[in-house]
Amino acid sequence: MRNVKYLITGGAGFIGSTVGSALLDRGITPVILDDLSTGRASFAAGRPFYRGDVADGDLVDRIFAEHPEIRATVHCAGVIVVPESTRDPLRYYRENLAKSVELVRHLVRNGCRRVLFSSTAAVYRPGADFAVDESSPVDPVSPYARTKAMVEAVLADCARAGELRAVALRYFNPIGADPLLRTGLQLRHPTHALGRMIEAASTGTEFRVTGTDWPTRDGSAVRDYVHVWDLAQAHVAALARFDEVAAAGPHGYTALNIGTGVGTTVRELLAAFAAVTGRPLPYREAPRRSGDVPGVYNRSRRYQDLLGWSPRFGVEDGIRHALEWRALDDRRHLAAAPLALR
Ligand SMILES: NC(=O)c1ccc[n+]([C@@H]2O[C@H](COP(=O)([O-])OP(=O)(O)OC[C@H]3O[C@@H](n4cnc5c(N)ncnc54)[C@H](O)[C@@H]3O)[C@@H](O)[C@H]2O)c1
Ligand SMILES: O=c1ccn([C@@H]2O[C@H](COP(=O)(O)OP(=O)(O)O[C@H]3O[C@H](CO)[C@@H](O)[C@H](O)[C@H]3O)[C@@H](O)[C@H]2O)c(=O)[nH]1
Repeated sequence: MRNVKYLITGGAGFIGSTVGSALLDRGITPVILDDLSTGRASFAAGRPFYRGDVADGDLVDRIFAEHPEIRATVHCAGVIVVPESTRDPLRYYRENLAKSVELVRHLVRNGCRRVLFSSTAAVYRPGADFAVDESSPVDPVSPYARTKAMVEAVLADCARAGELRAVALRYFNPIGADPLLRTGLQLRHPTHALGRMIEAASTGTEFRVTGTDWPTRDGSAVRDYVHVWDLAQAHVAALARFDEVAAAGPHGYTALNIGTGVGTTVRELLAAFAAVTGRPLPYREAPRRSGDVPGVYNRSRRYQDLLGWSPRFGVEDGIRHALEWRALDDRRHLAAAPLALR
């Protein structure tokens, strides 16, 4: 049998690179397409790597000519910062929506008719208890989340037209790193809550709790923090039984929540961070960020039946692995810096 391969767009980024490692562990080859706008070239080392844009049809044609064994595409590439999307929505519609439409056209032209899409729990407008399942209303608050809901709609329409089969994984908030520390969060200045905590701890600055007047148990926002290694395993499971999973939804399109079912407030995340590091992190209260929702966490277990997958790691594991990765990355960064800057 020929070697099984999957194309991963955004495969040099945080989530795509972790999915790549999880596939490699099973002897499956990830083929990476990434423009390195936020990704890191070293995350694609040892993997077939094409540097370029997902909307570049010639490049996609070349990838399929050189890797005809590609069975499906995992589409992770995109821009991902919620508050940035409220300031510059056009960039988000272009990068996430317009380019996804182009990519899908190129995939179909090349006979790749299976797409696993990185969607987000931010597509939901949660109710008062913040718990959502796949039948909850899709009504995004931010332009970023709207681009994701729109790509889902594009994929659902293409599936209905018989062009392809698609599965959208609606991730909750990924944290952590590959436990073997092959990859982790590559951004030196991340914008998300745990990344900011780690940066604050390492630079001796205060963490800012952005939003302390939400209608939650302590006023800070609730999220469902899912370990990125668990998330990667969910992708492997979805790819292994792709046609079955896609067929579980209407006309060959299925959307699936990938979260732990545990809601954690920002203040609780701070407490867990202190428990892992052994010292409290100084913080101050700050206004809400634009585009934020008060809370969202998963209440669906559909993934169990469809993927045979469940999360294994908890929030503290995610914090620990993220800290281990960051310490390793800092050491490498320092070693690579010119002597004068060390
Ligand atoms: N990190 C999260 O909290 C989160 C949560 C839910 C969903 N998602 C989705 O998961 C996906 C991956 O997120 P991530 O956290 O790994 O982000 P990331 O920034 O680490 O990875 C995105 C990757 O896509 C690449 N890229 C961006 N635009 C591209 C283009 N036009 N052509 C080719 N490559 C391009 C970047 O260089 C980067 O390597 C995104 O689609 C994001 O919306 C992320
Ligand atoms: O320095 C910070 C950063 C964040 N927060 C708060 O923490 C909560 C979570 O924010 P963040 O970690 O940025 O996650 P989200 O805004 O939920 O967005 C992430 O999670 C979504 C899925 O829920 C993904 O789709 C997005 O790409 C990803 O950025 C929000 O209330 C933020 O205001 C702080 O209090 N201080």
